[in-house]
Amino acid sequence: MSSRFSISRFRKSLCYAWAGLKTALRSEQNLRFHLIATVAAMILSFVVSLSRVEFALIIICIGLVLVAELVNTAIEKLCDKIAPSLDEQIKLIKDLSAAAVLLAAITAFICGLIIFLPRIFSFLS
Ligand SMILES: Nc1ncnc2c1ncn2[C@@H]1O[C@H](COP(=O)(O)OP(=O)(O)OP(=O)(O)O)[C@@H](O)[C@H]1O
Repeated sequence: MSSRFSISRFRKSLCYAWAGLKTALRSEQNLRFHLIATVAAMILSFVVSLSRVEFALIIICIGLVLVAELVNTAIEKLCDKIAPSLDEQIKLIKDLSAAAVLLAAITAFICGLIIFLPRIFSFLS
């Protein structure tokens, strides 16, 4: 494969990634939940007027959770393909992958509390 940059190859890669995102959104309930939480966080960010740095941190947290969820979905699909029946190793892999999502979500939740709570209090007072 050529190492030179090609616009058409880059465009194809974007199309594949977009198709993956659409498929995941259609089939993964957790991802849809995270997307709704993303929209809510965006709206709240504008309502309480976050600073640029605070807003950037919220975007990083959202990205962290969505990326973790997508990688978890990919790992689950791969596991189901290579080992459709019950298997101890597959259980461990899936549990680890789910733990990564949980950790990302807890991190984002704590950051959200640290950033939003003082803003919400001063907005309400
Ligand atoms: N082939 C398997 N062998 C052993 N344990 C499994 C296997 N598949 C799933 N499990 C166990 O069931 C849990 C849930 O797996 P599953 O693939 O249903 O994920 P999920 O989080 O419910 O995903 P989704 O709701 O997106 O399908 C895993 O974390 C694992 O503990």
